[in-house]
Amino acid sequence: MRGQEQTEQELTEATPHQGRAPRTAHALQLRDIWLRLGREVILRGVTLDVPAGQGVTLLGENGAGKTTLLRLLASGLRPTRGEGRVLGFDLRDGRAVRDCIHLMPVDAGLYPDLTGAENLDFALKMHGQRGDVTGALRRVGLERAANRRVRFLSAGMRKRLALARAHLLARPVTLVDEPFANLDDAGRALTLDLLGDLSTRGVTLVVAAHEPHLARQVAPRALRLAGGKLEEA
Ligand SMILES: Nc1ncnc2c1ncn2[C@@H]1O[C@H](COP(=O)(O)OP(=O)(O)OP(=O)(O)O)[C@@H](O)[C@H]1O
Repeated sequence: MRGQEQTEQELTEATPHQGRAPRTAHALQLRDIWLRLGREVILRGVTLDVPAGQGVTLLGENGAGKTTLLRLLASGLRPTRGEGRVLGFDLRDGRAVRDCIHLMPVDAGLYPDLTGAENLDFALKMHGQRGDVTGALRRVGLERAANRRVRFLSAGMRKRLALARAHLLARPVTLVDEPFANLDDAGRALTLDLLGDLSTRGVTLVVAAHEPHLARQVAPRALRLAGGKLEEA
């Protein structure tokens, strides 16, 4: 059991920053995070340290709170209690956190009225990045979707497009929610390939999945959410 004193000291060390990431060996740090949504308490004292570059598979039954935890890490939800840091940035500093993180949501989170290529272009622009959009579409077998609006793509094709986007952005912390859902065998192999590539490049991956045998190939450390608590699996 880690002492509260040590915990606070670690967080304090990473406190000051003037626009730059504080120096920290941890990509993710959560301390006694509680989160209530409506009447339900979803997270009950979650504490977590993820070293930079480590891959984490997040397991848990339907409704356990995996998506909620990912949203919190991406600063899309504020903890009711407790504190956390992403690459040293306080979770409350939403802008700084969103700048170094990418969340691939379970529904892919694409713009339905933009084409496949436009979605990727837009994501790159939002992060001030450049990238090979044509090559990314080719890599996921979606060359023909380049000029098709996303609303006309199948669920699996959207998932492939969202993976292409995550791979193209390669943010230092990449959170992926159910990356294997809606995919055929080739799509699952492709997902492993792309996520594995990100991991090799030093990206810290958190993969929420119901397929531990797949997810752990690219994110070996497994954690399980149950009853609002997070434990090593
Ligand atoms: N906006 C919200 N308001 C209130 N409760 C919510 C909200 N979003 C999610 N919840 C609740 O939070 C709990 C956790 O949901 P979450 O989607 O995080 O689970 P999950 O582990 O990702 O589940 P699954 O494996 O089914 O995707 C559920 O009980 C859900 O009903």
